[in-house]
Amino acid sequence: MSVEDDDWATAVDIQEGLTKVEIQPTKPASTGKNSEQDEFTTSYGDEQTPTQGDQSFLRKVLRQKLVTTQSELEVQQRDPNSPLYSVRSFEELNLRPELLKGIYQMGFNRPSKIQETALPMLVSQQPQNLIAQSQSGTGKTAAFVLTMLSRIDTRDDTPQCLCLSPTFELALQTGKVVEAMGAAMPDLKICYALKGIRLGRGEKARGQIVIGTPGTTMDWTVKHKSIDPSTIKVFVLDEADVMIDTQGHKDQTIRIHKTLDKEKCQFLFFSATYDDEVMRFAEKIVPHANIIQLKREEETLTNIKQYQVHCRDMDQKYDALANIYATLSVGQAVIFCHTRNTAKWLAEKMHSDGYIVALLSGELDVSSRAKILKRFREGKERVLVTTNVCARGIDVEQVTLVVNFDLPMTKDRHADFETYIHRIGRTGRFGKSGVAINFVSDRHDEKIINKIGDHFCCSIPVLDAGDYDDLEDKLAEK
Ligand SMILES: Nc1ncnc2c1ncn2[C@@H]1O[C@H](COP(=O)(O)OP(=O)(O)OP(=O)(O)O)[C@@H](O)[C@H]1O
Repeated sequence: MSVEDDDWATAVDIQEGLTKVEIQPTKPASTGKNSEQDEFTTSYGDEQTPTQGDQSFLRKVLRQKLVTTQSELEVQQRDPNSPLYSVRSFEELNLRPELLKGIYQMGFNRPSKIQETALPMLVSQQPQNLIAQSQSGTGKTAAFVLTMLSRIDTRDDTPQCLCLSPTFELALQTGKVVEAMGAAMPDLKICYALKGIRLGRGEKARGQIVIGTPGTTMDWTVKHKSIDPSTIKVFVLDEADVMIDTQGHKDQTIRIHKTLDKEKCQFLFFSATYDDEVMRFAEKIVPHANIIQLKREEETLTNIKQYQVHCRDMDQKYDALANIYATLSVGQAVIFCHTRNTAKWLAEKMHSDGYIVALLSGELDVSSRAKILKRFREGKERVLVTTNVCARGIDVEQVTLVVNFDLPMTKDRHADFETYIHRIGRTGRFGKSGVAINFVSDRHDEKIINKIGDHFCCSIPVLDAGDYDDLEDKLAEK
């Protein structure tokens, strides 16, 4: 990885250190106020699932472990060690009544730790900049959406907030959160700056909140001048680390960042992961940033149980997957493959063996991808086979199981720690229990999984996919 900073506005001190958790008192940044059915899906019921042996016990164990009740959530929100812990209420934030209404309508009773820590400074009269890290599924999106909604003036539909997401799917998902939270704000208008959405020549973007991917947003802001950067009060970089670390995204984000008024605009960077270099770089480009950073050992969530399953080859991987699939009587699963080809092969093989699976990979056009994800969200398929395109941010509450069919690796075949955290974070959303299973098929995989365990200071015990008694014991461990 390399992060060059030449192009960026700089000038704040770089703070060294890997595991700081700090909020710095800072200078305010601003003084302002069917036919759709996927080719790999069939109607194929549970009863027909080709299982071997008696898996009812495993089903029971998974069901017991994976269902989290509202009262369990309440307990976690009162546990100071939980990322969901909170002593505050949303009322204390002095939000507009219609925004508070939206939050309660979404079923949010109290803020999570990241929300309770970040929101007072984010929505204060003197908005402050923030670089924030919090574990997957702990409410970061809700935090920055609430901030944007608290800052807009709905009497006017000129763009006032700009939110960048790394993928089309994530941008749409964030838009849905804006819609839900802003449901009681009648004149709220969202504008999507996404591939395929075109503005006429000279046409201005209309909507207080613009959500987009970096390429289209850059075109609209820099090339076509459809967005006036001087009216932007809040700039959000979701999944900030990947936006900074991926060359194409980075260049486009830089060009948008350059147009924004560093004195008037509030800058918010959010992610579940930041490697050291990316964090240092983020600190340089966000003026007077407050920083919330996790310790390494805090990055993995204890409510996601992680295991490794040893398989000799692809056939064994496939058999293990079939056994695991058979246990999935509740919830949904996401299976991650390294390449589009493997994902396609796996989905086709599962499909021809009669499983209900959906395939989502980057080779599909964005509208097909959105349709597939919508179907999965609606529970039409219980298994989604995918690549890293779905590793980040996607929030599907019922996902109880993540399988790393291939371990996450960088191009030079090193362990990809950040992708690991994001992939397994598709389960265990907001305090729910989840299971992540890693397939390990050779010595190199063994090294990778050991490095992942060491990096996050957690153990990833071996699970024999055929040994259900063993699984019972392991899942029962607290
Ligand atoms: N205060 C809250 N009370 C109850 N549920 C909440 C609260 N905040 C967020 N949620 C819910 O928790 C889930 C995860 O939240 P969100 O998507 O904001 O997490 P995230 O930290 O952005 O995740 P990721 O790192 O994967 O992007 C969502 O379904 C959201 O609706």
